[in-house]
Amino acid sequence: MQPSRESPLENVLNQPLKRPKIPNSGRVSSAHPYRHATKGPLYPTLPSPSTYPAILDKATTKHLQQQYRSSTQSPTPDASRNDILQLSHVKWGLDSNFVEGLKNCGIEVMYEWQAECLSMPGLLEGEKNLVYTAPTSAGKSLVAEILMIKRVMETRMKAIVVLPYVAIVTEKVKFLKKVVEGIEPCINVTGYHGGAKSSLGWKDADISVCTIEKANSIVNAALEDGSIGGLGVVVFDELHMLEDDHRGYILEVLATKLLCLQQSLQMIGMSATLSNISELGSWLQACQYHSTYRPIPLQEYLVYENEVYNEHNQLIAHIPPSEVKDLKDPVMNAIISLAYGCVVEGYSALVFCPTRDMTERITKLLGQFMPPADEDVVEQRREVIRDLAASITGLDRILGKSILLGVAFHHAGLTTEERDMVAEAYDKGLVKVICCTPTMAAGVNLPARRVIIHPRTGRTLLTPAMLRQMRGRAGRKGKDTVGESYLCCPKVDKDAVKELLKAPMPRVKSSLTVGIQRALLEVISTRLATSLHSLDDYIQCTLLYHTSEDKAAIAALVQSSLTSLTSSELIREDDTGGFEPTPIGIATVVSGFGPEEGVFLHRELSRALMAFNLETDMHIIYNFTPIYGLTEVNWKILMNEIEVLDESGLRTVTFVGVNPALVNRMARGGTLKEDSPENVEKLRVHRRFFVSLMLRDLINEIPIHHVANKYETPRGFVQQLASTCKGFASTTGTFCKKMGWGGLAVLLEHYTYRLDMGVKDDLMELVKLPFVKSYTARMIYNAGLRSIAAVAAAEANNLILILEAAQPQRLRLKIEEEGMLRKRLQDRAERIIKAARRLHGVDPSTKLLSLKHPS
Ligand SMILES: Nc1ncnc2c1ncn2[C@@H]1O[C@H](COP(=O)(O)OP(=O)(O)OP(=O)(O)O)[C@@H](O)[C@H]1O
Repeated sequence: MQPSRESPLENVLNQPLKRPKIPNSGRVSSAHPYRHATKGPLYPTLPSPSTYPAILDKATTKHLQQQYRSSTQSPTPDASRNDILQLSHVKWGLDSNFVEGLKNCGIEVMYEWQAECLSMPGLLEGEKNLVYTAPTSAGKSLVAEILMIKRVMETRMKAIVVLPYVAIVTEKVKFLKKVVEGIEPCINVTGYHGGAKSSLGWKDADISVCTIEKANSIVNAALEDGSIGGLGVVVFDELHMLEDDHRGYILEVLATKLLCLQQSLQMIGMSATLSNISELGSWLQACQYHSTYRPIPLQEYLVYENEVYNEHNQLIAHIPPSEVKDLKDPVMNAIISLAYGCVVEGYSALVFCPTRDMTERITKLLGQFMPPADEDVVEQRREVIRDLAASITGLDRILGKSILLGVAFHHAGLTTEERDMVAEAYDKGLVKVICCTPTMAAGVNLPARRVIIHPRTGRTLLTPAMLRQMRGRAGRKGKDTVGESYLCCPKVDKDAVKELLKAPMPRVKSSLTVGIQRALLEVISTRLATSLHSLDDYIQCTLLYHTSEDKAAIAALVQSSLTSLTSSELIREDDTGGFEPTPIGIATVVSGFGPEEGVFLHRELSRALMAFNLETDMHIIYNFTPIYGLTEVNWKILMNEIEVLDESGLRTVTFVGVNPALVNRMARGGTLKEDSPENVEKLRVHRRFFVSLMLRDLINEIPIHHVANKYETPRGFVQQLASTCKGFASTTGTFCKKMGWGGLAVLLEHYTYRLDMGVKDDLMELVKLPFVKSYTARMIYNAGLRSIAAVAAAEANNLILILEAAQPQRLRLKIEEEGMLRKRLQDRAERIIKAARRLHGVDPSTKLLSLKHPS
């Protein structure tokens, strides 16, 4: 049965715009929530010192106004004053098309610090590495981009840009493509991350923009096949990620491998939060540069108990308390007041919240107070809502309602598509406030005049580096001309937050101790170092070795890691007393897994090879369910699902090692501690099986939001699962091929495609057509056009009707829009039929049947 679609869109679009709730509103005619509470200014916020409430004495006000004026004077360099800042200056030796590309992105002249940094000896020649730090939004990327693109153009060697998050990879690819647009011969920029599908291998791309893991895999593969010699420059953006608990060691493993290469390779690392630049610079054998320049200075404030303090700890304003019940809490009152004040001044704000739940709560609350917008803005917001409704997950009710009012939330519970749409609407000024979790802080370039920060992430206090990244989102050059940051804390946190504000940036430390086995396995497997002597040399190139006092402890760690890798059969001793990789070791490294993952996967796949259940999809789906990033099991749901499995399903349960008795026990409140390797593995198998049930449903065309509801899991996780799963299936395919398990690899490839399309076997043919995704394919199939041949012979009118029926927003469009929609569908129908004819071997130019739209 076809699952029904939820369509709250109609309700959302048709509802009258809700105006603020005003308590005791009998006497208050304005929509403003605070007016009744104070005789002060209409806006209880601080858009600029000149509009501060008159609680300040004249002298302080004058002082603040002067301070404000001097901080907002445009600091953009005046090129006429200094020729050398011109990008076209002969000193930089930049191609005119490159200069033009930068101009198209709003960059015409360098800042002085950028020019000074680039002038350090050996940099423009590609002879020296560089580590540098400058405040957020200081324009760090330009320095790296000039060095990288210049080198790619001059040497035709390849470049890799390493970034921490997928969203920044996507943004960077877009930016770089625009910059290199006019360059001849053309420079190919390609993005690589877990879920991305790219037809280009890194050898075909001139600039590969990658997540940390992808960059490491690319370098491993290039070491293995000998193509590493073509790599000329590597940029590490957000270098402070080195100390990330989960992924930092991969960055260190990658950089250390590159340091060991005997080739001319320029490494460039930067971050806004590096305090030990000299330590990192000497590790990377790089010249170092430190700037404190920020083109748009930040005004920073601390708010508690409705009082606003400036960075000198002077009380500068008072936010009137509110009578609104939800705003009794001073933190909430401050957040809403400040966001509201920013919007009524015509600017945009970001609100950083500690939890996902809080982002939604503040969004809902703020929505009640948003000022009315012009009708054309409201109409454009409706358009965004329609796009969201047409996405595979359908429309989130809170998001739909709040976007109409100009507010939205943004957290990992949303799908990537939803997050992109929200960010785009904000960038265009349609959404004026985004309430987000701290994940939005890294690297994004959005127009925020004001960032409003709650000082916690989850239950813990922000770190100084996180706080700096969040503040750094305000006042970005090219996006806004002023930046303000307000840290709003409860009174109990006041002292801790004051300490946080004073705290120096901590030293960026190595986190390699957790990943030393992986580091050793990778160099042995790629044969970068195999003898004890060369392994020793390699370890000496790590940041860990470079910064540790206790070298003996490192030697002991290396020794125990080699023993552990040997007993896991990932490496073995060779005849010379050194080490060589085993097939499992090679398969693990080539497919980008860590040692422990490789061993687990090998055990799981070996078991599957001995007893594989192909009666249904269940067993194969289990085998391409990722082994990392799994959710906790909801044992009750798992128990219920196992209860309704048929015999073949139950056989799969046994084959994969799921124990129904254990599941029942856990569902009734039992416990299973991860206190032994057996229990750890047991839990992992059950988690994997639980997640594989979600994937089974996705493959069976159940929409993402239904799957999320059924397993009580955030939608974002389910969508993320579909994309990580594609990446995982393809890397597992590589693992199988390396192990010589070709049959299993073929099966995985087939299912990767099905998962990609989100369809059952019967639709595999139809989804090859343009514009035909799972839901539309099912509609076409159900209407009797079950093959490409049938579509090739179809009447265009019939297909238009089917496409129309497949539009989720069809019924809600206004009459004149329907005219536009039909035109679009007519065009699509034509293109689908032409494509079907081409695929079926019929002349696509044959006249299409009755294209006049049916009345
Ligand atoms: N010389 C320049 N002239 C004008 N705009 C510039 C210049 N250099 C950089 N910019 C612009 O400033 C903005 C911020 O630059 P960038 O993203 O490089 O900041 P960043 O230092 O990397 O900050 P963060 O650490 O927060 O990511 C971008 O929009 C960029 O295009």
